[in-house]
Amino acid sequence: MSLRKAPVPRLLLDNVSCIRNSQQVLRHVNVSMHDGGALVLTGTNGSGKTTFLRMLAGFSKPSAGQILWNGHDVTKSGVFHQYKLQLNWCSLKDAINERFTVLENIKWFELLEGKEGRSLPALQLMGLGRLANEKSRVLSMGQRKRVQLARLIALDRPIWLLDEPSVALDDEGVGLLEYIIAKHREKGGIVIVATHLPIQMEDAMFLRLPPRFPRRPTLGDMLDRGELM
Ligand SMILES: Nc1ncnc2c1ncn2[C@@H]1O[C@H](COP(=O)(O)OP(=O)(O)OP(=O)(O)O)[C@@H](O)[C@H]1O
Repeated sequence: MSLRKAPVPRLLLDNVSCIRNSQQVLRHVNVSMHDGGALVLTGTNGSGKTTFLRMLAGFSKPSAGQILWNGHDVTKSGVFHQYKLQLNWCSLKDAINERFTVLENIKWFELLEGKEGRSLPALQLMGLGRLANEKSRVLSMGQRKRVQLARLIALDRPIWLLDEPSVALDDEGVGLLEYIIAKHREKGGIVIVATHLPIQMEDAMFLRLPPRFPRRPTLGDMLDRGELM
């Protein structure tokens, strides 16, 4: 009989809580992710989805609990140095330099990574090949989002943290987003998405964050309960 140890999760949130502005935003979150895994964060406005992603990206630290990458606490400086190189972040702020061409906006990041040759194919995949040499200021909202997605593919880092990645995308764009997520996971990549909109991801885990403040009763609730009779 062989007794093989279960593999250490690539990413583990162990009883993690987070405080922002003296307010408890996340409470006792437990998540375990292996290569190829996907997690979808949902919840009402202000429930802490962006806070969750920002904490994973190292912008803030858990107030309790630990985030472990390959079993190591990512808040330790030696570990964080390696961990942050695994991350690719797509937020509502698009980090597009208006003065650069569309292609340069991806190439710049690719060159910083010491990589080359992936930017144009990534743009073409996202349907923006013909705009490659245009100044980025001509881009529409959805096109800007597509540039961000092309950047994800060109940089090709293992852990994707995506905050509302489908906002401003048309149906074809959402299809492309779903496609690149599926391909990334096939290669063993991990994807964590905060979203209010449905995004198809096979076998994804779902984490619905509870509302931070209980909803105030509406007029409809009060009528239903006969409180206004
Ligand atoms: N920079 C900040 N400083 C202090 N508190 C913040 C900051 N950003 C957000 N918060 C607070 O943290 C809580 C969670 O915000 P967060 O942005 O994580 O929610 P969310 O679930 O992503 O919301 P939405 O669906 O509206 O994008 C909110 O109550 C918010 O006021």
